[in-house]
Amino acid sequence: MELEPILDVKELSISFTQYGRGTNQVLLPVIRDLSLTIGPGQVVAVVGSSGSGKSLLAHGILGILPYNSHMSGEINFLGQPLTQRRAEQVRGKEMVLVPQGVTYLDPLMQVGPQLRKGKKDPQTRARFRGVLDRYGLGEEVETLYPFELSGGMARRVLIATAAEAAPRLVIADEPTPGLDARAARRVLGHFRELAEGGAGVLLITHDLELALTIAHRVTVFYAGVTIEEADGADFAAGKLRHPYTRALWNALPQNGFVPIPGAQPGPGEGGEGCPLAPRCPRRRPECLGKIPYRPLDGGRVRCLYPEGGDL
Ligand SMILES: Nc1ncnc2c1ncn2[C@@H]1O[C@H](COP(=O)(O)OP(=O)(O)OP(=O)(O)O)[C@@H](O)[C@H]1O
Ligand code: NI
Repeated sequence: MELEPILDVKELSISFTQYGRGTNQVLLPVIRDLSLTIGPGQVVAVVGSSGSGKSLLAHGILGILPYNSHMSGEINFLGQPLTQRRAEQVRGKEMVLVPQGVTYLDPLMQVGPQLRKGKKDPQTRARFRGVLDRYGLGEEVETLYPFELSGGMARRVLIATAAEAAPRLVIADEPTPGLDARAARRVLGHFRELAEGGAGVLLITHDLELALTIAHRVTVFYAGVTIEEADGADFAAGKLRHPYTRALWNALPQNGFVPIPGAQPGPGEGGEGCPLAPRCPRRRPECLGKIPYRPLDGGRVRCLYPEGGDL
């Protein structure tokens, strides 16, 4: 029997209202038709380049989008619709964010008191000591201010804060930039441990290579659209479906840094067709129309002429 998913997102779209001249309002679509599922114990990576809408996805799930945004589609969390109200209730408890910037830490407060939120009783102290210990953060760390932490330590403080809530879903927004390879692997290892403990982990990153070191499933995101879902193992096995996923893979150092010409369209640019069409070697005229996200070979793809499909 399949386990009930922890998070199930169906056809999520997010757009912004922008005010033009006078009273003109423009609706700027940023995320379109995004779907993904995370089961217990699973690490699902969402991989996309800068500006593709990754942080917005995280904020949409957590219910912390800015006031000028609109969200449509379906989000289920632990089998029930995740309304704004429920998101507020589960946030910081069953569902936690490990934020993109370490600026989320209060710069004027020592780490220990900050984590304990001012509580001083021995039980709370012991509980946090235990969690920090698990992340290799010694007692002296509690007396440090955020600016005294290394990048890797700051990340681990954020993870420790998240783990302390014993969450069912951990959303990690770009957790490794600025870290050297060893620190990055260590941080990712901690996310894998959280999954091994039964949580679902949504790992949001631009770094496909790092994502593949821990992700069971990978969802590839391009210009606000999910274009492929694959098993982590599909990449090394050469079993890719969408031409953009292929391009991402070919652009990795070990595969020769092969770039594709052109740039990703920005929000609101391009129609409802495949956002890669202007850059795609396999494009045909019909690629400019709406393209379904469909199952293919154990994954999903949003392409009319995928690799491994029938041409
Ligand atoms: N409040 C807003 N109003 C209008 N547009 C916005 C707003 N917030 C974000 N955007 C736009 O949405 C797009 C996606 O932003 P987002 O931060 O989700 O990207 P990202 O994939 O997380 O990028 P990065 O890798 O740089 O963190 C960007 O092009 C951004 O300009
Ligand atoms: Ni981001």
